[in-house]
Amino acid sequence: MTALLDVKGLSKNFDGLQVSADITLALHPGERCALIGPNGAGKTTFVNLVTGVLAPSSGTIRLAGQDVTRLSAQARVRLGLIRSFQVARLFRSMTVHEHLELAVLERERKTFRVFASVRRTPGLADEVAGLLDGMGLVPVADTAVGALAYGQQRLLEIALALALKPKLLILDEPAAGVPHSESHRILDALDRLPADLAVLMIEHDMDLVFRFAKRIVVLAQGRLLCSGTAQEIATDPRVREVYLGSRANAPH
Ligand SMILES: Nc1ncnc2c1ncn2[C@@H]1O[C@H](COP(=O)(O)OP(=O)(O)OP(=O)(O)O)[C@@H](O)[C@H]1O
Repeated sequence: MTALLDVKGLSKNFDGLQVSADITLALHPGERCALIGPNGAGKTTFVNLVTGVLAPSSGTIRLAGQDVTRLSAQARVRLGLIRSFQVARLFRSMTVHEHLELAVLERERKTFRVFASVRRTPGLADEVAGLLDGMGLVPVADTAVGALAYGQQRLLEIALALALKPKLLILDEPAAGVPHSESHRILDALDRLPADLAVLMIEHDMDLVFRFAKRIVVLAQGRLLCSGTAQEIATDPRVREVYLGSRANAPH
């Protein structure tokens, strides 16, 4: 099977400092993968390279067989490479439902129409309803974003990303700011993501990572240290070693 994302030999130097070093990684449709590593390991830099925010010093990035290494971030979005926070420009006074309507209309390039037009377009109205349902946002559909709990905002961000019909969804700390006791709601919503969608998650909440990801990729000092199942990663002494001293909550 052709990999959906095929990264080969990706490196990035900042003024002689190598922050991504020769990273090779492939993701297939439907994969549930997490990228972890201690602070400063190069996770954000890697995602910035993949999404086109940064240009690599060397290496190639292919999406569904197409070389996107030199494409702009916007062109990559159009090809289905969506990062959750890229689309999350939330307006405090707009409701959850209005946000999703706008996102779907934007995708359809129908922003010149008024919001009500979604309701006159059955396919789009159904799509908004499906996004609300999938992310567990039906009870707060008519709530202004400014009044949402943090976890609900995170779920709206994911729903907005899904409105762009991604092939690969990069989730940037989907549980950031969410109380640990509430992170199961994020996991429940992630469990309902479309089966053929590939997901790459960067997250510091190891419970969420271990429960969500079928494969975990560990970065350390810009390099790919290892990858494996939750069980393999949790018991790998190299992983324990890179986390020791740098973080209190090493994978366990
Ligand atoms: N624009 C830049 N110029 C110079 N150095 C940079 C730049 N961006 C990142 N770095 C360095 O690259 C290294 C990797 O940073 P990066 O933010 O990718 O790590 P991270 O794994 O995402 O960390 P965290 O978990 O703390 O967010 C760090 O040492 C950082 O200081």
